[in-house]
Amino acid sequence: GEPANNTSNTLEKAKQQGFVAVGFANEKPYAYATPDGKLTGEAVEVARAVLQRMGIAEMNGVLTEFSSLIPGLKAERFDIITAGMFINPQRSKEVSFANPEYSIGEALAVKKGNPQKLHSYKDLAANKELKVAVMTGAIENEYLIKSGVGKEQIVTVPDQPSAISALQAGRVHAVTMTGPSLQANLDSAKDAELERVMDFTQPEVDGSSVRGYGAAAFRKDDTAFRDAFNAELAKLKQSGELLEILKPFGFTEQELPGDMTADKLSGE
Ligand SMILES: CC1=N[C@H](C(=O)O)[C@@H](O)CN1
Repeated sequence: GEPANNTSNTLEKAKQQGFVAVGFANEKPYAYATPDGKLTGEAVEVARAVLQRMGIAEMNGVLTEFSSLIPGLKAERFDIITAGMFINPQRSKEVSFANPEYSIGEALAVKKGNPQKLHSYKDLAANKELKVAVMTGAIENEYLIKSGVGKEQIVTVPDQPSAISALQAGRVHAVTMTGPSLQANLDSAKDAELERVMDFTQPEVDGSSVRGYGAAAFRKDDTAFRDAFNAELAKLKQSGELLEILKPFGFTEQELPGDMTADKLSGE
């Protein structure tokens, strides 16, 4: 971890006030607002359970684009990112991740019948005429580049519904995001002209199949907050409560984070 820096009182302030502001990007099933305005999702409910055990009863959601989550945290627009963001070395230079709360794979959607016969990122790389839509700031950008997909093949969009729209309009041949998000977006699009590629091969980076591990993220000087969060999260893992929190959002035992840690994923 980072050297402790005790100049921050974010944790004490949150405890005193009984609430904390959290950043989210409206990505179902990780963190989203329901039609009646309630903040929920896998990452939100894990954080809610952890924070309540820490004596912080309420979370106020601050909606922002995915690519603005890290800048927004650093600018103190909110104090925790609860968006299921994957831990990686690059992001870990900017924020302090809690330990992972779930793990997940990637998915691809195409036009009905899969006209280009796309089953992997490598299939996209093999034909430079093909275009794929990805959310700005999302990890899939990196996976695509590492799979040999050209920068000019990647159409970045501000959010996932815009990626689906690009596919519907024929501006791209495919869209990619994590499996649960892709499913949620297809379910809400209700478009029989689109389909999820069921026989999709997970991308490989450095010779091994990638798997994303999502976690809450804190500012670098909020190590005490992060450590206290980790302590309660560990108890939820130990007791099996974590899985119970994840289940309503479609996650199973397969998606538990196991003994993976933020340190391992940060390249430390
Ligand atoms: C939950 C999530 N994970 C990936 C990421 O962290 O970049 C992206 O797929 C965006 N959303």
